[in-house]
Amino acid sequence: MPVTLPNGLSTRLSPMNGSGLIERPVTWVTLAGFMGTGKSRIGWELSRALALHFVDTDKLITRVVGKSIPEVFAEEGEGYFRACEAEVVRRVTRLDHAVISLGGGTFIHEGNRHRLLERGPVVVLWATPETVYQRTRHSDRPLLKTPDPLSQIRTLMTEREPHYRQGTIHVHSDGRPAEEIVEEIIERLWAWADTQAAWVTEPGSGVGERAAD
Ligand SMILES: Nc1ncnc2c1ncn2[C@@H]1O[C@H](COP(=O)(O)OP(=O)(O)OP(=O)(O)O)[C@@H](O)[C@H]1O
Ligand SMILES: O=C(O)C1=C[C@@H](O)[C@@H](O)[C@H](O)C1
Ligand SMILES: [Mg+2]
Repeated sequence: MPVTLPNGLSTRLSPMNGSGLIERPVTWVTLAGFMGTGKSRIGWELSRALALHFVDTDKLITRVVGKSIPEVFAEEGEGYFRACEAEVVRRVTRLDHAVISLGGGTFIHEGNRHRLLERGPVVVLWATPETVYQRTRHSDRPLLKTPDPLSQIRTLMTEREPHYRQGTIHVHSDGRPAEEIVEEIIERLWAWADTQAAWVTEPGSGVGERAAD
């Protein structure tokens, strides 16, 4: 009997194949990139499309510390926040069956970058400074609380770009609906998994999974 999918859920995005088995390119993936490129939003949608758990490291930190990010920055200092991020990275790299959305600065720190890249694919989302500004201007991100947030975005982005470039897969998010971005990420992850399959064949490697779970 034909199945009617919920609005907007294309069959290409569903990890369930015709026999009810789940097919996904990876069982662990992380999203990195500058503030406002869409890591939280796209990560959540990607996790649904792949039927994986979702962890947003910023949200995890605020829940564990019991304070919002602006409160953590103001009351504990940025150094404390970065130490929390490093600890969260150590933990999420031990997880499986998860999509991880990082904070904008998490991938900038060498130790975090090294751990994450060793664990699996890192998808970097990109957007222009103007798009980032539009998407963040009504929010309270502490690093953008300056008289001229657009200049601050340009400066920080230029500083951080060489680090983001070290990601595995790069996807542009300007002017594109979330569903299209998720679809591109999944296609690129399949291509990446195919290249890995020649090297990594052990179960539990986190690469490719065509069996039911
Ligand atoms: N492709 C998109 N098109 C339009 N709006 C988007 C898109 N992606 C994200 N947004 C919106 O932009 C805002 C910022 O997105 P989001 O919070 O996902 O960014 P982020 O990369 O997680 O930022 P941060 O590094 O600060 O956590 C949100 O309101 C989100 O809904
Ligand atoms: O780019 C950054 O350094 C940050 C991005 C946000 O996700 C938060 O992690 C915090 O506001 C710092
Ligand atoms: Mg986020």
